[in-house]
Amino acid sequence: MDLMLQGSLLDLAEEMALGEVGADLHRTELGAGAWVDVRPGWLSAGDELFAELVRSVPWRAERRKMYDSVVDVPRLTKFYAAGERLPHPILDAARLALSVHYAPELGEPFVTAGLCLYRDGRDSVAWHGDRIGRSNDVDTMVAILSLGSPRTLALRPRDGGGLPGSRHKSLRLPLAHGDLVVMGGSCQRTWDHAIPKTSEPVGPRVSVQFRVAGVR
Ligand SMILES: O=C(O)CCC(=O)C(=O)O
Ligand SMILES: [Fe+2]
Repeated sequence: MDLMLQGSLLDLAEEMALGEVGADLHRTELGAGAWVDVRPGWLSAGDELFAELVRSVPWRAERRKMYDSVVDVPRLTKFYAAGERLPHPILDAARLALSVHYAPELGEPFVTAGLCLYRDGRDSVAWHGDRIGRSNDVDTMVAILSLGSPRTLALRPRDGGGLPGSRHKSLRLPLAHGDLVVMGGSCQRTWDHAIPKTSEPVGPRVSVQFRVAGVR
C-alpha cells in the first residue's frame, strides 16, 4: 500500500462530526446592533461531504441581479426551501443545532438552506446585504457553514465609515473548511458582505447558508 492511499484511508476512518456550536464561538460587535459570530472548525472530517455536494447537488448558473442592487454573481447555486429535502443528513443536523443554540436570541428556527459553489478564485459575490423579505426591516440571522477551499468573507458598513459602538471600519474573515460564521442583529440592514475574487490559486468552495422563513 502506498503512502497516499494510507493517508486517504486514515481520513475516511475519522468520522464526520459537528462540534458544540457554543464551544470556541467568538462574537464581534459591529455597532448599530450588528454582530458576527465565528466558530472555527465546527464540522470536522467534512472532506467526503464536500466532495459529495460538489458532485451531486443540481447546481445552477447564477448571473443576474440579486438583492437590492445590481450584483454580478459568478458562482453556482441551489436553494432548498423550507421542507425540501437537503442533500445530506448532516446539513439537517447542522440546521437543527443552530436553531437550538440561537433559539433564545432568534426566537424562530432556521428553515431554508442556500448552497453556493465557488469554482475557483474568479467566482465571487459582490457587496450586498441579504435584504430580500423581512430582513429589510427587522433583525435576523444568517448562519454559514463553509466547506472546501478557504475564502474571505468581507464585511463593511452599508453607508460607509465606522458605526457608533464598533471598533471596526470593515472586517475580513478568513473562512476555512468546516468553519461556521453567523451574521446577526441588524447586520443585513446596516452592513454589506461579499466574497471577493482572489488571484490566489484556490480550489472550489461550498457555502451553506441557513436562514429563517421569509428571508433571502
Ligand atoms: O459564500 C458565502 O459564504 C456568502 C454567500 C452570500 O452572502 C449570499 O449568498 O447571500
Ligand atoms: Fe449574502
